[in-house]
Amino acid sequence: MKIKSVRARVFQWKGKTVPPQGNFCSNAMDLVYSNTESMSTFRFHSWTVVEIETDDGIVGIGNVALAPAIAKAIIDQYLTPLVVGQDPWDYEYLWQRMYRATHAWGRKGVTMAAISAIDLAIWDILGKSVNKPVFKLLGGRTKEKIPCYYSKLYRGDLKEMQDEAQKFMDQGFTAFKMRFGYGPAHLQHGVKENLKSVEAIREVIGYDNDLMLECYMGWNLEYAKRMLPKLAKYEPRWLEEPVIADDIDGYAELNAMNIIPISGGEHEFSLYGFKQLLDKKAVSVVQYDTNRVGGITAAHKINALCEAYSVPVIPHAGQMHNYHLTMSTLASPMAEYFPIFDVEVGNELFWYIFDGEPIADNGFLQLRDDVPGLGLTLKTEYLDQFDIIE
Ligand SMILES: O=C(O)C(=O)C[C@@H](O)CO
Ligand SMILES: [Mg+2]
Repeated sequence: MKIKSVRARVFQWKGKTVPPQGNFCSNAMDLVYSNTESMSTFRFHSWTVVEIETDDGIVGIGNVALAPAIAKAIIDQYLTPLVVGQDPWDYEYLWQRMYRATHAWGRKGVTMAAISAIDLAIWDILGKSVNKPVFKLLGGRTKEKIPCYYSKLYRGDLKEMQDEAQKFMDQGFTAFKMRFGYGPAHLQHGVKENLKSVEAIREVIGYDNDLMLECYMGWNLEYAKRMLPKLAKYEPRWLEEPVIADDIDGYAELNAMNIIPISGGEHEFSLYGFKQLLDKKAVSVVQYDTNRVGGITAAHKINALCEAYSVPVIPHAGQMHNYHLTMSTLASPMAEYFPIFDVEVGNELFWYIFDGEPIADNGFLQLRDDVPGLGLTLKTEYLDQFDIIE
């Protein structure tokens, strides 16, 4: 079997969107002087879909959501020539070809996301070619079903956040991730608002359910050090990305305080990046995203590393490409789950592009044993709501 062609298309959403609301999520731009754009940097309204076809007619599907137009250009100009004509079963060789050919300017960020998309499509082909779901090629089923946590609760009106938490608790979720709206730039007022929001959610979900807290890199070390003791009484399962992804020593310092487990990794890349995080004990929960970290070829190796370090892997974003990794390793106890909503931040956009994503049932996800590959197809229902760039 040989790879015949690679097609990368950007799906740019042009349909209805829910407008941004106030300080809905702290983020790295919050700390930049004279920043009026902070919240508008925080949108993911396009996606790159990669289809790889083999000479025997199998089509594998991959995707990348980081800087989709740039990812497409990297795939078209640099990666496609490296994989066309090659055997997809040589996936490690192909991964190294892509990684090393782009190494001088790639390594992390959008280049690795582009490599991930190709790798995902390759694994989809492998599963389809032997009529097995991808998780069966990675170690098989380690769980009857996958526990997942509800991930939305953007900062808005507190009563509305409470209603949202209640609604999804009623649907059987037992773990919830909420977003902070405020950081150092908002001074003591922001500290109070942040604490109020955690208190409001705990009021609804109680202490028998898990609560995770998301900073999305919007804090700094000094602020995070002040916040940790104040948040401890709310017993969060973790505090996520308190500082920017490059401040690995900052993560390590916060994690060493042993007040709240620190999580991160959704903006880290490759086996080497995660070895560094683990060696420095920077995170207590690893959150790679398979469509950024280097695809399944890289994520599978990182799972093994995390198993050896006894650090749980709870991948960023959920989605099918991550669920196959979670299903196939004991290192991964749980998945994230972005619920189906109108298009807002864009975390929900994949529901409008793909069919086949599992829907949470009572806080659990199931992968089917009888669907080969990754199990996704392209949805036709919303095609007229996208500009599609070839
Ligand atoms: O789900 C997460 O962990 C993210 O960081 C998503 C991002 O949109 C921030 O909420
Ligand atoms: Mg996150």
